[in-house]
Amino acid sequence: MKRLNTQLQEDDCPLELILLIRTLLAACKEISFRVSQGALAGVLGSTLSDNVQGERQKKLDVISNQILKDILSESGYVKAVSSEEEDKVIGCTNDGKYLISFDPLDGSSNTDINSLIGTIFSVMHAPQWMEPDDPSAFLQPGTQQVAAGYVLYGPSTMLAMTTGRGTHLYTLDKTHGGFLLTRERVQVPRETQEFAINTSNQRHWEPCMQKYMADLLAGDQGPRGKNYNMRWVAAMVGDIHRVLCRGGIFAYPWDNREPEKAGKLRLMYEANPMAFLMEQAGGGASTGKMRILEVMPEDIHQRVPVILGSADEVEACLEYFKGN
Ligand SMILES: O=P(O)(O)OC[C@H]1O[C@](O)(COP(=O)(O)O)[C@@H](O)[C@@H]1O
Ligand SMILES: [Mg+2]
Ligand SMILES: [Mg+2]
Repeated sequence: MKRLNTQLQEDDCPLELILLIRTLLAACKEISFRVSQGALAGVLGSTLSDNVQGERQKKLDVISNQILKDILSESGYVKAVSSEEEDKVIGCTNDGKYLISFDPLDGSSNTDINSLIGTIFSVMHAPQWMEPDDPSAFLQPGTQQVAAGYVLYGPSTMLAMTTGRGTHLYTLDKTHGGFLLTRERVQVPRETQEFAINTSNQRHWEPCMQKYMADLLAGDQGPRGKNYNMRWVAAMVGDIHRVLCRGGIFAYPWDNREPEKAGKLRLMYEANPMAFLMEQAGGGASTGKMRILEVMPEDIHQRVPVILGSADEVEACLEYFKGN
């Protein structure tokens, strides 16, 4: 099986970016180990503090964030990092070439039930003019990402990554610690009969989203003319992995529980990297109004509604948003 390095070289990835990715993955392997130790290492459960989003932090959120921060800031390749668990941007190496945004542990409420979780990352070039702790340099649209992906801590530890030459899946071989290519150039089927949306929020959605869901639920008796199945891992990383593997539509739309928030998921370290992976695999990625990758960020913790997955199903969903 092909090694990660070989695939990156074949995809003409610059040496410095390869070295950065390897450093990032060293951190993820450490997280994978900590996660797998679970209750044995006393890492389950919550801390007593909240993050900048007002969410109670799990112990593993804090541990994963610290591992990534430490390894990346000492690597020499990174000018600054931005994390879900950090209020502000953290300056690293002045002449570092890259900026990294990450969600250290996505789906962390799953830690306590031994279910799917993962690390999501997005890499961009660092502008030369920037001071290492300047957040404005991060405010580039997702089209500027040079690499993005996630590491999924499941029955196998898997990496999904793109550097703009397709989306590849790798599996961590724990016997020697390397990521091996196990699926090259993923192609998400254009059509699907499977959706992933937290339907308990249905009554809070915009009417167009409610109508779309009602039509899916009507099955072969409704306007879509086919029956749908539903899956919800409650970790975006797990749901997107399933969509990349066998198709589907994943959505976290705006809802009026907290109407001032544009959505639940965060643009820089959840929506953008997943949108890059999805588009590189032939899928769609929209906010309902525009392509996710073209959203111009105004804040490093900005939220955004997301609709991702099988291209024809995303298109069908977007029809309901027209004229909205
Ligand atoms: O509480 P809900 O509606 O099931 O939300 C689940 C969503 O929230 C998230 O867990 C947010 O991510 P974090 O765990 O990184 O905060 C997504 O991964 C997931 O899709
Ligand atoms: Mg998350
Ligand atoms: Mg998280």
